[in-house]
Amino acid sequence: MSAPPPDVVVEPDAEQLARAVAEALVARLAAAQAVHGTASVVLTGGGIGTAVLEAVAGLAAEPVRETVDWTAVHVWWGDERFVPADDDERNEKAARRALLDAVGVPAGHVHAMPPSDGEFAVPEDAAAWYADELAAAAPEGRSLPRLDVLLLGMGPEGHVASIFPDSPAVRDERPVVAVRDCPKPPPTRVSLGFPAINAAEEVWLLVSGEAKAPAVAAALRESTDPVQLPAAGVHGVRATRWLLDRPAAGKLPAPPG
Ligand SMILES: O=C(O)[C@H](O)[C@@H](O)[C@H](O)[C@H](O)COP(=O)(O)O
Repeated sequence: MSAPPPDVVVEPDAEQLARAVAEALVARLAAAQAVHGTASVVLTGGGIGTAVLEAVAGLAAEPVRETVDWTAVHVWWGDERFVPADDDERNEKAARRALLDAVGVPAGHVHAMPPSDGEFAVPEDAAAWYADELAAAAPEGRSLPRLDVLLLGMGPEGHVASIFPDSPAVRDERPVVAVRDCPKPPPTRVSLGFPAINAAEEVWLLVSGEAKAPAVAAALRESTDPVQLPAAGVHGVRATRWLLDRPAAGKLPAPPG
């Protein structure tokens, strides 16, 4: 089945983007729970990714808006920095602070990627372990669980998760990869690879700011090579959504008519 064409949503600014994505995320997780009893979300780090989690926490604090049963949500990560557990660079730490601790996702549902001061001395072993964790949550005969929404930020050169342009990860066919010598610090990371990202039901790319506008426009052109611009290579099975603020959308072609 080929992925449906991406849809593009443009909000006026980063704050309204975070709020709109938060509302859409809560609605999507609630809908998944209505069908399956549980929901799963794959988180991203980065400024807009964390702002979305803070906005979700704000919604969850409003009783009438509480539509998600957070005790029945599984949380995964698209990438993580291979640094000590308590390092402020950890995406996990930011997500716990922004949302997870406040809404009470059960500890066993928070599937963090391993830190560098835990069980694994090297990111290759951490990546292999995370692939096993995903497989353990998968239905029989599959290697990945149902991932309802997978959130991604994007760098100005088009990296997504920790898949950087023209790096080994961009050509790696494993679901989870170790990343070394990353061009953006910290240099050592663990990341989902394209096969896992592209198996998610919905992939949402959250992009804010003028600096990202050329990469957004390039990623949405069919001719763009994902090796050079990894964001061009991601899609959800059921939907791919580009959720932008107006500056990030600034270089998209004007809609016809
Ligand atoms: O791992 C990293 O180095 C960053 O977290 C990165 O992947 C981030 O998600 C994007 O660069 C978008 O970040 P912003 O939303 O902050 O621009």
